[in-house]
Amino acid sequence: MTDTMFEVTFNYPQLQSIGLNQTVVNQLYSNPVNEPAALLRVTEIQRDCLTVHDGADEHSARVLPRLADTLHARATALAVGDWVIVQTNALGERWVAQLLPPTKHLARRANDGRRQPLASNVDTALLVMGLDLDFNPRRLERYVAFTRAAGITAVAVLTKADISPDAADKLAELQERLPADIPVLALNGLDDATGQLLAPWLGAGQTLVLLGSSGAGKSTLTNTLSHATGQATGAVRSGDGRGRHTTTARSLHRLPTGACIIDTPGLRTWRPDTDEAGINAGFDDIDQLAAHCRFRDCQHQDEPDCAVRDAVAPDRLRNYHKLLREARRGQQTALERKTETARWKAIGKAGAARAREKRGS
Ligand SMILES: Nc1nc2c(ncn2[C@@H]2O[C@H](COP(=O)(O)OP(=O)(O)OP(=O)(O)O)[C@@H](O)[C@H]2O)c(=O)[nH]1
Ligand SMILES: [Zn+2]
Repeated sequence: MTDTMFEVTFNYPQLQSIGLNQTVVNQLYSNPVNEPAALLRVTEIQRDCLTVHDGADEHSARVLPRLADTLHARATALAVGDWVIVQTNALGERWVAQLLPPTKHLARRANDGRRQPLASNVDTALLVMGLDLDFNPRRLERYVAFTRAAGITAVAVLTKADISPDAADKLAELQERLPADIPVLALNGLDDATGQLLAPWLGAGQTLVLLGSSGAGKSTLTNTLSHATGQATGAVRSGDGRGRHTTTARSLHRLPTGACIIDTPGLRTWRPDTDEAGINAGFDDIDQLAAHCRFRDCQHQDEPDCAVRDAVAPDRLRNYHKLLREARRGQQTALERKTETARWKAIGKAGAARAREKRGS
């Protein structure tokens, strides 16, 4: 089986500039490929084709129906940042034949239970929030919970420090509120010095994703980082006359430091693809305090002797409960809901009446 892997050609130094690293190469060697093909990275997804990059140039490609079926059956899809195996046919058309399973992966749950991947193979999420009217600790907490649940390093980036008179207070407030191991930075996204501040997360082969609401300063940050740190480079994707309206706004940019950055549109309606354990990971102070509640199954609502309620700020606790409810709802897939409905229908009238009572509670 091993000899078939040599069918995949890849130029390591060239692909490194688009984020190839050792972990991905390991993936490549554990996913045998049977036909001559190339390793490329997905930098943009359009409605019926996608853009892939070989570290030097970008190309348009389409997904082989076989792979599309497989992904559909697994209730997932390709995302920006994915590494894919691409075949080129006699006509010079590129077809994506295989997906290397992404190591880290940000996804949301659609209402039908399907996963909508936002970005793949991400090392660090920059949680971008303006110190102006955009400032909202709850929203940031929400982003922290999602990224941590995905095993991705979270860094809180507070922009517009230069125009916010109370920047220091807000910075202190967040440092106090968020888990201790999350760096919180206040900066001016327009200032070249920002590149230096973020340098620890921008090393070669690193992939970052920007999360934050519209106007938070994500594009500004991407621009500054693209220019401030050295030679002029910037977007992987250059104007090519394709209609902008057919693309999602999600795309991957290269930084001069050798890192890649994935910009996302504002994620107002982002429902987490995570479970209770994931939410708890983002609120580890609550998790630890819960050991001191009187009841082992304390929900930290109105139980007596609740250690959490005594110590955690009410607003943070409310946000925690809200995210937990969402995660529980998300855990129930469409199929489970269907099965459940069918089961309820099958039981007799009396049972159904009882069930209605139960669900109505
Ligand atoms: N003074 C100052 N202005 C900033 C800073 N960051 C962003 N801005 C300004 O805020 C506005 C919005 O910034 P964008 O970078 O477009 O915001 P975005 O997050 O990309 O927004 P979407 O593209 O809608 O998702 C622009 O006018 C920026 O110039 C900052 O740190 N300081
Ligand atoms: Zn409690």
